[in-house]
Amino acid sequence: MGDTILTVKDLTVQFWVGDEWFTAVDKLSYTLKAGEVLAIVGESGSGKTQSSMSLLGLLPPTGRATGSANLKGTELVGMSIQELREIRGNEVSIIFQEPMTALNPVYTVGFQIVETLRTHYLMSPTVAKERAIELMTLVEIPSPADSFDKFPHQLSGGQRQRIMIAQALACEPKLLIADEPTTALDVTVQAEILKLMRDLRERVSAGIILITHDMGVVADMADRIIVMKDGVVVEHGTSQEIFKNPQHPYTQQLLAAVPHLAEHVDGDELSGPPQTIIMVDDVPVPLSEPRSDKPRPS
Ligand SMILES: Nc1ncnc2c1ncn2[C@@H]1O[C@H](COP(=O)(O)OP(=O)(O)OP(=O)(O)O)[C@@H](O)[C@H]1O
Repeated sequence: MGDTILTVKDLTVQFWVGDEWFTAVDKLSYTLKAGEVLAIVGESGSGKTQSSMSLLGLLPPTGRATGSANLKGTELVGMSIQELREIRGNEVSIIFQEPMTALNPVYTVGFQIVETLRTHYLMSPTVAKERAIELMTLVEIPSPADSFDKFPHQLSGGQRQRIMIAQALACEPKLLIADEPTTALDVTVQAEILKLMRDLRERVSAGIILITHDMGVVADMADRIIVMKDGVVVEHGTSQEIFKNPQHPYTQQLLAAVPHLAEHVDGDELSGPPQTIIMVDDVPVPLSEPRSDKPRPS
């Protein structure tokens, strides 16, 4: 694992509601290294998303962030909108849950990757196209040269998510924020996207913040875990520590919600992060299974 790229200290996010400030995230602190995956987990409303959106100035006008978030020497909290715009896409990329809303339906997926590249780099159209096809190959889009000219609706949900990941990687970000990257996908495709993200983390040196409510996803990806409840961190540790010996009752509850993980939590030792975490019809699907972006026949 590489150098520390992000140091967050006492990050607090508040919203003006009625006639007072409501604290959505209360004094969050963590560090992230290059190549590391930090999962921020918790149920809906716990503050996962806003804690990351605040890093990028993506809070609504009624929101404010205080504290510090230092990205490789640059303080993000308090930066102007213009400066933050530069950071987004250059230094930091985000993968959202629903690729159909993030991709523009009227342009081909290849064109959209090319545009991202050309916004950030001085590249001729030919070089940008070559690079876009390379990125599509990296995220394992079938026949990338042909898929380049397809529109988002002509691809499967899993393939669209792969395109979003390619676009997010286009500018070689230092920090990648993945907000529920697999939640909208069919369960089999989820496993494939997670496998892709695991492979990529070996190949790109970005630090990854993975936002999810799903401990199964966390088990499969994370090096370290922050568990949030009502805006506060209730537990923070390595994946091993938290899966083997969760301290907080809320963490135990989250783990117990994933049936096959519950066995490990209640009983015997867990040797290393579990590799098989996706369930189809209550049967664990090994993530090493051959990939297919098509839903399984039921
Ligand atoms: N614009 C807003 N105005 C007021 N409160 C907000 C606003 N946006 C979010 N909140 C509140 O901030 C808290 C944290 O929200 P956040 O979206 O970070 O939760 P989350 O853990 O990511 O949940 P989810 O998984 O549902 O997105 C919640 O209580 C939410 O209601």
